[in-house]
Amino acid sequence: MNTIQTVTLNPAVDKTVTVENFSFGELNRIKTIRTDAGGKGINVAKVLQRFSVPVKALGFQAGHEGKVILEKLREQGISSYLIEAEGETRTNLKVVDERTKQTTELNEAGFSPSEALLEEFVERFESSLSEAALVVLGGSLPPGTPVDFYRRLIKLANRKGVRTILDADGEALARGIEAVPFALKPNIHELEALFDTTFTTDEQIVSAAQQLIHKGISYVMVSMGGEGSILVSEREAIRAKPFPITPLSTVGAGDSMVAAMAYSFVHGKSLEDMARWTSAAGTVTASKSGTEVCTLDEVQDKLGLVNIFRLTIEV
Ligand SMILES: Nc1ncnc2c1ncn2[C@@H]1O[C@H](COP(=O)(O)OP(=O)(O)OP(=O)(O)O)[C@@H](O)[C@H]1O
Ligand SMILES: O=P(O)(O)OC[C@@]1(O)O[C@H](CO)[C@@H](O)[C@@H]1O
Repeated sequence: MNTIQTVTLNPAVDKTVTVENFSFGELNRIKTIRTDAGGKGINVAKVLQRFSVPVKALGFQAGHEGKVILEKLREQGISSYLIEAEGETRTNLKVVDERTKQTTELNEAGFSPSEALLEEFVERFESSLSEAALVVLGGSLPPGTPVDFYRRLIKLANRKGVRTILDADGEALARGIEAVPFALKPNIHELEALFDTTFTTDEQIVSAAQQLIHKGISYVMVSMGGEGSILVSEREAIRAKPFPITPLSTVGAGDSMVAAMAYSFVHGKSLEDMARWTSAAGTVTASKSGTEVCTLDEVQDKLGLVNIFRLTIEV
């Protein structure tokens, strides 16, 4: 079986701290600390490894924290090819309020890979496409990276007939869409920013997803935190409502959905099954601390608890 390749150009060490009752502008005492290898593509690779899917994490790393990430990936048996850049890998601080169960994220900008390293990455990416079943591109671009970088990578994958899933925001997302990825996973805020509007109904979200599908994208999955998700293809739209959990940290929940989406594609699942798998994966991860992700057993166990509704679609 060919591998699923994930691209994380701007990885991070995620430092998750819990506080009892976060007070803005006051002294907050930290109760617990944990660190995980993070960055969207890396989180997707962590889930796929747990799902026993052959996966390789591509991207960059830098400095001492880059070594920490490599070591954590090695411990989890995840194969990686992270080119070493100058500078230091960012540490992203995630503050979990135990009272409200809310997670506040403070993400650093990260190192800047040189133009030569970006070209080295493109070459490596292109040559690895021959053994790729699918490519997942996720997260912010490191400072100084051309905003059309995802667009360039998606074009290369399309030329070789390799399917891509894009999970980015802002300009990188907008430009990436121009290359027509196979699938997109925006969260509701990213979708609203893309359309420069606020959505108040499921119908409006489906209609926005359909506009993307009319550009040639095959699947659009919109995640909405505790409200669940909407999965849209050319002919179907499915709403998934998550089962109740006590969220411990929602970081990586969206990435777990992306991993389950990739898993569903390579296993040829129906849209309804994909909606169950992606929702269960995101929800299980949201019930775990730090950037810890779901396992295959946990997800399989919860599939039946996901509420699925069909939404009408104008074909
Ligand atoms: N509070 C919650 N209760 C139940 N499920 C949740 C909750 N928060 C998130 N989830 C699950 O996780 C999925 C993804 O959440 P969300 O929309 O926050 O992703 P995201 O913004 O892409 O996250 P990230 O970028 O941190 O990975 C949701 O569709 C839902 O299934
Ligand atoms: O700053 P970006 O690249 O947009 O997002 C990075 C990040 O918040 O995304 C992951 C969760 O999805 C975390 O592991 C990581 O810290």
